[in-house]
Amino acid sequence: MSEKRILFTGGGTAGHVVVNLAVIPAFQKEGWEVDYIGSKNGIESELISRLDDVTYHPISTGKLRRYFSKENFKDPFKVLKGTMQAYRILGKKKPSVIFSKGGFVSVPVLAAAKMRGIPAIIHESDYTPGLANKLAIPMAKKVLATFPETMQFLPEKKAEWIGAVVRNELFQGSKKKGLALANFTEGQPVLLIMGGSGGAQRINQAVRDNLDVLVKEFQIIHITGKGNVDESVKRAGYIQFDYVNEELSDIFAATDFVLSRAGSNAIFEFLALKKPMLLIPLSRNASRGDQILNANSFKKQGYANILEEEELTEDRLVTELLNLKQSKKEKLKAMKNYESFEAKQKVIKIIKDISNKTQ
Ligand SMILES: CC(=O)N[C@H]1[C@@H](OP(=O)(O)OP(=O)(O)OC[C@H]2O[C@@H](n3ccc(=O)[nH]c3=O)[C@H](O)[C@@H]2O)O[C@H](CO)[C@@H](O)[C@@H]1O
Repeated sequence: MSEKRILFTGGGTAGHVVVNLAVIPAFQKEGWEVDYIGSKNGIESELISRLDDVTYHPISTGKLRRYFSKENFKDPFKVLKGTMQAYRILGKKKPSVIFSKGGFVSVPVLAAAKMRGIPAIIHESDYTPGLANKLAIPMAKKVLATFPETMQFLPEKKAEWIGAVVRNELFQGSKKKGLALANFTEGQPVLLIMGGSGGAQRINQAVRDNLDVLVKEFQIIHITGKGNVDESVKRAGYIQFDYVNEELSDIFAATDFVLSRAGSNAIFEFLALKKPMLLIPLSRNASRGDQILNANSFKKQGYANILEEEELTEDRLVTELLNLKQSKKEKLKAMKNYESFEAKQKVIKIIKDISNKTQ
C-alpha cells in the first residue's frame, strides 16, 4: 500500500493553528504521514512541536501590517523565497492533499501547491475571509467556513459550510483539577478572562483597574498573553497565566463565565462548552473588524453580550459582567442545542475525498 501523506499549514496566531491541532491526530491514527509548513518563529512552531511525529518545515514568510514599516518593502522577497522553499518541500514530500488554516504563512504554500498541482483545502473560521485567505482562495480547490454567514463572501463553487472544529480534549477537562490549579474553591462563580491567543492589553488593564470590585463577585482566572503577567497584582481569588496549553481543558471545566475577545475559534469553544460570554471584539481601528462581526452573530443568537472597546470604561466593565451573571439562564437556554462534533468529521471526510481523487 502506498504511504498516505498530508501537509498542513497555517500560523501567525494560535487561531490559525488550533483547527490543525484538532484534525492532525485523526489522520495520524489512520497511519497518515503528517508534514507541517509554518514560519520559523511563529506560535505555530511551538504549538506543532508539542505533537509527536509531525515533521515541521519552517519557511521564510512576510507579515501583514496595517501600518507603514520599512519591513513592508522586504516582504514580497520573503514571500517569494517562502514560495520557492515550499515548492521544494512539496516536491520532496509529495503530499496528496494540503489543509490550510490561513494566516500569512499559508499564502506561499498555496502558491507552491498550485504550481505542483496538489489540491489544497482552506478553512476560514472568521465571519469574513482574512486577507491571507482572500489571496489563497483562487489557488485552492475548496474553502470551508465556520460561520454559515461567511458563505456569501466565498466563491459559490468552492465553498462549503462545515461549522466550528473544536479540539476533542477541551471536552475532557476536570472542574476539580481546574479549581485546584487556580487554588479556588467551589463557592464563588469562576470568571475566565481570555484576550485572544496573544492577550489584550486593553482588557488586561481594565480588569486590573476593577479588580477590587470584581473579586467580590467572581473568582478570576486571567489569561494575559505571553509576557503580560503582572506579578505586582495579587489578590485572593485572582490568578494569572500568560498562555495555557494542556491545562486549558481543566480551566474551561472550572469556568462559569467568560470575558473574551471575539476570535472565532475561542468563542466557538466557549459555545461548545456552554459558557455564557461577554465579548469585547477587537476594534475597527486595530483590525478589519472581523471580530465585531463574529461577536454580533453570537449576540444575535443569544449566546453572548457585547461591550465595544470604545465603551470600555471602568463602570461599564463591572456593569456588563454583572449583567452577564444575571443573564446566565437565558444564555444557557440559547446554547443548549448547539452541537459541535459533526464539523470535525466533515472536514476529515472532505480532505480524504479530495486526496483519494488525486491518488
Ligand atoms: C489579533 C488577531 O489577529 N486575532 C485573530 C486571531 O485570534 P486568536 O489567535 O486569538 O484566535 P482565536 O480566538 O480564534 O483562537 C485562539 C485559540 O487559542 C487557544 N488558546 C488561547 C489562549 C491560551 O492560553 N491557550 C490556548 O490554547 C484558544 O483556546 C483558541 O483555540 O485569529 C482568529 C481566527 O482567525 C481571529 O478571529 C482573530 O481576529
